[in-house]
Amino acid sequence: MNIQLENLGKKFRKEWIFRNVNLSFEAGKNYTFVGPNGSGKSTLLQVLIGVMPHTEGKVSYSSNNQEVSVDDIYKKIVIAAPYLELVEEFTLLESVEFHQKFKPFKDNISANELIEKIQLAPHKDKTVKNFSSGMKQRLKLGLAFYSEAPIILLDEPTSNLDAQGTAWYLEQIEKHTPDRLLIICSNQPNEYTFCKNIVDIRDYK
Ligand SMILES: Nc1ncnc2c1ncn2[C@@H]1O[C@H](COP(=O)(O)OP(=O)(O)OP(=O)(O)O)[C@@H](O)[C@H]1O
Repeated sequence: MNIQLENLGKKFRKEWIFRNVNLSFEAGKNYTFVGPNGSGKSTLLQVLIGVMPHTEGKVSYSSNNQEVSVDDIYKKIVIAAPYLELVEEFTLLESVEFHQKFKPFKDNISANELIEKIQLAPHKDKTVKNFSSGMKQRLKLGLAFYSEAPIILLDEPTSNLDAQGTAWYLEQIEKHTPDRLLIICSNQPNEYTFCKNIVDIRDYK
């Protein structure tokens, strides 16, 4: 999957958040959006996947040189972001089974196997609302890494993770992203040291 941005701009009321963005994102590569708080990283991410309208320019998607409609793009994407909430009333097992109905897991692993892999097995029957913020983040990341989707988007991926959680995140990046298009939004250099393509939002003001 490739994503192409041509003269893309987004304005809230009278304020341009970014303008004249001409970038392409290619399968098998990773990219990080950087910039200070409020600079527009999350806004660019949401415009890029079609969940937020843009003000000017064009976003297009293609797979093997065939155009993909914005209406079909959600099937190709998994996203872990602070503003995407989990269903708090579900247990961990119910959350994973619910997600699996919409997005199958890689290698056809079961919900129980995924829970083992994200190291949350002792909490299988615990309600998500009683999870710590770090456990919720590990669940969001686990669902993204293990889902069968060619595009993986991670907004502030290590927020609320401890040192062991951050090390786990970096291992999952190595294991699960080489063949996918990975885009990260980050303020933490240690979560994208491996990334070769850095997009600074301040270059598009
Ligand atoms: N729905 C909205 N309506 C009006 N302004 C908005 C809206 N969403 C975001 N903004 C504004 O757009 C700007 C960019 O916000 P955005 O969340 O994209 O920044 P960010 O770089 O991801 O920040 P952070 O590092 O704090 O997560 C901010 O000034 C914000 O107030």
